[in-house]
Amino acid sequence: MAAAKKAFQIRLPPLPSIKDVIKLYKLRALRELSQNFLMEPRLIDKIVNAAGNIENHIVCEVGPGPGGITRSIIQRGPRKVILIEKDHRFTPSLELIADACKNKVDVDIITGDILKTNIAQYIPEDAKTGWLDSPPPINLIGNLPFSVSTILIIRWLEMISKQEGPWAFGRTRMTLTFQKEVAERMAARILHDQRCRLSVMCQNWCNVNYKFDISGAAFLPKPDVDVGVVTLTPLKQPIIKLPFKMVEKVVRQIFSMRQKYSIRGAQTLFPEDVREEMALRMYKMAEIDPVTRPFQIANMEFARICHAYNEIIKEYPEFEHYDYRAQKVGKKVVVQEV
Ligand SMILES: C[S@@+](CC[C@H](N)C(=O)[O-])C[C@H]1O[C@@H](n2cnc3c(N)ncnc32)[C@H](O)[C@@H]1O
Repeated sequence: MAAAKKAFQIRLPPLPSIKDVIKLYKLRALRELSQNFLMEPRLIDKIVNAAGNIENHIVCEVGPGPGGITRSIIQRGPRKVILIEKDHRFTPSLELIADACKNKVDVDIITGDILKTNIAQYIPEDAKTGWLDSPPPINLIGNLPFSVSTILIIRWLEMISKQEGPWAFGRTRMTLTFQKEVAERMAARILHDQRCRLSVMCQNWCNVNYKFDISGAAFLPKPDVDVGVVTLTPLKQPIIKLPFKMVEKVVRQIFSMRQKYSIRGAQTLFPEDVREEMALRMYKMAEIDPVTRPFQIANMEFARICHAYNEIIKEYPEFEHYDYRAQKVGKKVVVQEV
């Protein structure tokens, strides 16, 4: 009720049509910034609804562009909106929105790169909750630029693992769009044909919920792929309770030979002369069958493998910094990265 009242009082400037956007800013949607605009109000609302109740929440939107999603967020009566947009040509239209909500919703417009922005500095301290409490009234929302979405989620997972940035305030939730294939990988469970490093990493630190798809045809300009909307809620406890970099290394190497027996990838964690012996020892300690393929390994089993690896490097600290990829620089070895 309060949200409806608050929204009713805010008269937002209408969302310009894409023709207007192009005319107004004399821009063509920039490919390098992955600018694919969503102008259909029903779909915009569907993304924002996927975030749940955001009334009185602090909402950080990544890449607002001309502000379609921003308008929908504001209509739900948030306490504060933080907008991070790299393309300065959108600043005037975002300022119009901020002006329209003056004294009702606090709007911060940051013209900058999400990969270089410290979001936490814009979040009020009083929004903080404990890690084991319900998630704080903070949401990260974004129709993410494809060019940064995977790197951003990996970076955010590392921050979640350390409870840093927006996760220093508690288990901050995310509602984000990805290329459909990436969204499927993030949510892929054991035995799924899209199961990969990203699935294990995302599901180790978050509850991943694949909400729905949006056809590429709904965007302007139309991307070559469809889009998947995903919500992520950090878990109270990760499944693999080890440092992010170690988990990432073990999981990456095991998936580096996706179609082979997983022990083949696991061997690349160790120098050539001890490779077979150490990998076998690690699998024995973890009680994993060496002929299991990577996509057949559950996160609990990855936990046992990572802990066994941790035990081995306690005994042989020199293996910790062994980097198979660095050894192969200059040689023609194709390591499949997923
Ligand atoms: C897919 S568009 C979404 C635009 C708008 N939110 C919508 O849904 O129509 C991605 C937006 O992110 C912006 N962007 C691209 N790279 C960025 C970065 N590194 N940091 C912040 N914004 C970025 C683009 O300029 C663009 O406005």
